[in-house]
Amino acid sequence: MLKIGIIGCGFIGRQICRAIDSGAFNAELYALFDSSQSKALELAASLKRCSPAYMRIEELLQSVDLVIESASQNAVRLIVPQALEAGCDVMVLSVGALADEELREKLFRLAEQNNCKLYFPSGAIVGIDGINSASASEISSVTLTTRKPPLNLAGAPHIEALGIELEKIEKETLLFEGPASEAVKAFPANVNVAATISLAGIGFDRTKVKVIADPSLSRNVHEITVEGKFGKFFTRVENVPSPENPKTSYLAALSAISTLKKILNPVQIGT
Ligand SMILES: NC(=O)C1=CN([C@@H]2O[C@H](COP(=O)(O)OP(=O)(O)OC[C@H]3O[C@@H](n4cnc5c(N)ncnc54)[C@H](O)[C@@H]3O)[C@@H](O)[C@H]2O)C=CC1
Ligand SMILES: O=C([O-])CC(=O)C(=O)O
Repeated sequence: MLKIGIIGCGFIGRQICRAIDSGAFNAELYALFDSSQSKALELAASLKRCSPAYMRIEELLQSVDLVIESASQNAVRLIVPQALEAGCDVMVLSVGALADEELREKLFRLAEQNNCKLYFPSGAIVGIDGINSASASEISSVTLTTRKPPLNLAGAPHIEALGIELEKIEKETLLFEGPASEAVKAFPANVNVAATISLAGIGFDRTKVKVIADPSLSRNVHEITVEGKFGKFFTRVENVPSPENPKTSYLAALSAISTLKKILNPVQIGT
């Protein structure tokens, strides 16, 4: 049975653990790790069927088949290379870390050398299937427009660097416009989706991103427009934010659970 280790026991990590704990998967939730040990222990204690152990990273990587990173871009930089070197398959949620070309090439090389799979779930967006299909031919442009309630953008480096007072925003306000390579650094906990789109499509420099704070919203909205030889498509998702971490949309956790289902299932549907 596939042994799973979760790195990061916040909103997404918890949702994945609960899904495995429901008995829906032929997989064993074997180990947890979080820089806050108490968070991981609390999560383990809340489960009914599974009893994952809290392990040091080195021990976890020697014990599991699949590592699911649901922690932070920093965790991707520090832990994912070690996980691939240890021969683990890895699912990455903090995809924005891959805007760093050196890290991206290192992870892809390590995955190949160690015969491991790297999975990037669609996350909080819809349309990755279409971008994957379109990229079998030529794509000419990809644009992501992300709209969030202002306070869901709190703590982002871009907001802090410019001293933007989010609570004073009274109407729809464009806060950022630029390539995905800059967007994921400016908003590391808000537009990981821009990185996933870049990986699937035309890369971090050609993928254009707008981040808008909109006080009229209660949901996180992502719109994608893609043009290429296939024609043109537009997707829009209005995501319910997690009550525990409103920066993160519920759909992102569901997409990790769905990716796990795809990994375990012999029948594959969709691109
Ligand atoms: N791919 C996508 O579409 C999306 C990706 N995300 C990203 O997924 C990740 C998880 O999201 P949430 O569960 O909402 O976050 P969260 O903030 O609720 O939980 C993150 C957990 O990871 C732990 N953590 C952080 N850095 C760590 C490290 N270096 N080592 C071990 N533990 C560490 C924290 O203590 C916390 O318990 C975040 O990086 C977030 O930005 C979020 C939404 C969509
Ligand atoms: O959950 C969302 O709406 C998107 C998000 O935070 C991210 O891509 O980092």
